[in-house]
Amino acid sequence: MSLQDDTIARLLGRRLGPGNGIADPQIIGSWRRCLEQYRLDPEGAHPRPRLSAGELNQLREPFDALLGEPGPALTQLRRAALEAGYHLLLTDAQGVVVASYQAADSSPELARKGMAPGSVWTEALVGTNGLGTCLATGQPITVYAGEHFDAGLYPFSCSTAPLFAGDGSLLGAIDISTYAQGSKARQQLALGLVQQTADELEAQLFRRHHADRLLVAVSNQPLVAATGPAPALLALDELGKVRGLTTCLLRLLSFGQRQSLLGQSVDDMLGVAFERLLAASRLQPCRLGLLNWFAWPETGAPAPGARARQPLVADGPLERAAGEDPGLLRQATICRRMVDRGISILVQGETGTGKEVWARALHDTSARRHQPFITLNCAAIPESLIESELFGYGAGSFTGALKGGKVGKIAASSGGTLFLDEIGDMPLALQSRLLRVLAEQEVTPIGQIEPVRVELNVICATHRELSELVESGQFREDLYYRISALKVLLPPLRQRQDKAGLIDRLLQSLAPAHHPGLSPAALSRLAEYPWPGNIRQLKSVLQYGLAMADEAPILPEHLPDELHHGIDQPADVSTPVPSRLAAQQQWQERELLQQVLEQHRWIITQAARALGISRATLHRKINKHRLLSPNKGGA
Ligand SMILES: Nc1ncnc2c1ncn2[C@@H]1O[C@H](COP(=O)(O)OP(=O)(O)OP(=O)(O)O)[C@@H](O)[C@H]1O
Repeated sequence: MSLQDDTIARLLGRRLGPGNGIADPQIIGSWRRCLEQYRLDPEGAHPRPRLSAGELNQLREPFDALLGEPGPALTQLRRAALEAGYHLLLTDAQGVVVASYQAADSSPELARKGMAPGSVWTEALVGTNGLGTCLATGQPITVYAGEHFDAGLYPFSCSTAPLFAGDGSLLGAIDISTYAQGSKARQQLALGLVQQTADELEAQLFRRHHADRLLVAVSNQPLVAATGPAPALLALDELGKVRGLTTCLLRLLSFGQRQSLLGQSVDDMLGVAFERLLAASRLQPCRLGLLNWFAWPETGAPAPGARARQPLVADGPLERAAGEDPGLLRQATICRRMVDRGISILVQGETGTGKEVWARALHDTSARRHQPFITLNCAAIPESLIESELFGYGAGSFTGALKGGKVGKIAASSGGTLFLDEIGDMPLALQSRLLRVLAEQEVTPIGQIEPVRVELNVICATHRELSELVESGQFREDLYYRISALKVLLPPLRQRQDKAGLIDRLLQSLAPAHHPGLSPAALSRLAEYPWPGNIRQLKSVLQYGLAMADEAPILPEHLPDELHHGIDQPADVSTPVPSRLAAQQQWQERELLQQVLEQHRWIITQAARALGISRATLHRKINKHRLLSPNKGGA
């Protein structure tokens, strides 16, 4: 310790009084910077400038992802801090407060002391302080009472942790401050809490930044990475090279500088072959997924004979479609295993249960996800057009054909995925042709002789019971077996176990961020309703409710009339009663309209032609069903 450090330590000892141990070297280092580098006077006044609202708005942008939709980490810290009388601050890397949350009973003095958004807390301006010193060192710190350089800050204790962006750069700092009471040691808990939150926020940004990489969650305790928020993360590219790692992981494995680790192979870093990681995770390279890996912090190297734990694949497109429904999550796991193994998948479920969403999720999970995903709804277009849509035709093949010919959906989807919705509605003659295409992997456009080679992956969906259609001779048995090696059954909405969560997620995606949501009475009405139109119906009911309620919470009276009938019916009825049958027919018409309108991007002329009705009739039906165009917010 230099003479200067010794003097500072003694000064701090006097300021802090007995019971506060030996002066913290981090604090001494900061004081030295204040005296030597910034030439601050401990007895002087240290102005705290404040940025204008306009300047602040620009600085807030990188925090939008965290503040716009605060995740559980920030929400929990906020709640815990405010309940315990702390003031929570978030600054950018330059020490400018971008968000400030004050406990209702916290001192107005704290606000005057520069807690308001726009206040600047650099060490160079204010001297040793939680935020400024944390940002200067990149280390978590508690600055307690007299450790503050500025005498005006003596009454306070500030615990601060640095916050890193998804690419590992310093984004800012997060701080909780309160009155200094008792001893500094009592602030350990606050520092731990703030550090944990910073880790979780970093993990949130890291996942977003490395959205298309293989993420490995590392833990030194089996199962922790699988169940917890998994802040110790490693991002690998398709060759198994390290492209990013979180601060929590650096700490866990006692690694040094992040920069020097980037580009290393995972083998060098964790002592595990990339192929083994992939085999353990059953993931393809560059697939977003989360693999739980058990690591050994003492040496930074894995123990001999290290074995991968059970993989955890979380938050992929299939899991998002499955929500929190246990049965669907099980099906998601099975689908993930099958999707790249040439196993044909048939998605079944009532109308509006999300068959197309599931098919899209299958495609997005597959190795073909960068190739086209082409859909054909066999029920939505006239039988006579299915053939040309599917197989395409050569130039001048028939009257009414496009001059230059048309590429069929089969050829267009080659290399990617062809999604055949409502396959049960495919005419028998075309079923035979489709079967040939699937078997031979080549297609002959109408009017052509030469077949075109295709690399075809077909996912089919139906709301009908195909085996019954086979029995009644309406569907070819051989095609049925060819397209349904794996059957996925999507439950009707009334049977989903995550109905409340689904309502919440849909509302979040449809409503503006500040919308107050549903009243409890409206929510229970939604929960009780049998939903013949399933998720599609739920979605349009929510859109309708939002439009009716405007900025206010959605009340039962904001819900469409259908929601007020049939509520007395039990929620899970398999035999429809007549009134429900009528409602079902209405909903089927509504769904068909919605689907065709969406397909034709709400171009009325095209949609009316596809439906075989006049534009005026279509307009009447749109009004009757109160269909809302996504562009106009109303039809
Ligand atoms: N898991 C989900 N989360 C959120 N929205 C969903 C989900 N599944 C379906 N939806 C929404 O519900 C509507 C209907 O979905 P989709 O078209 O996939 O159903 P479908 O079963 O294919 O319907 P149909 O049988 O009429 O073709 C769409 O607007 C879709 O965005």
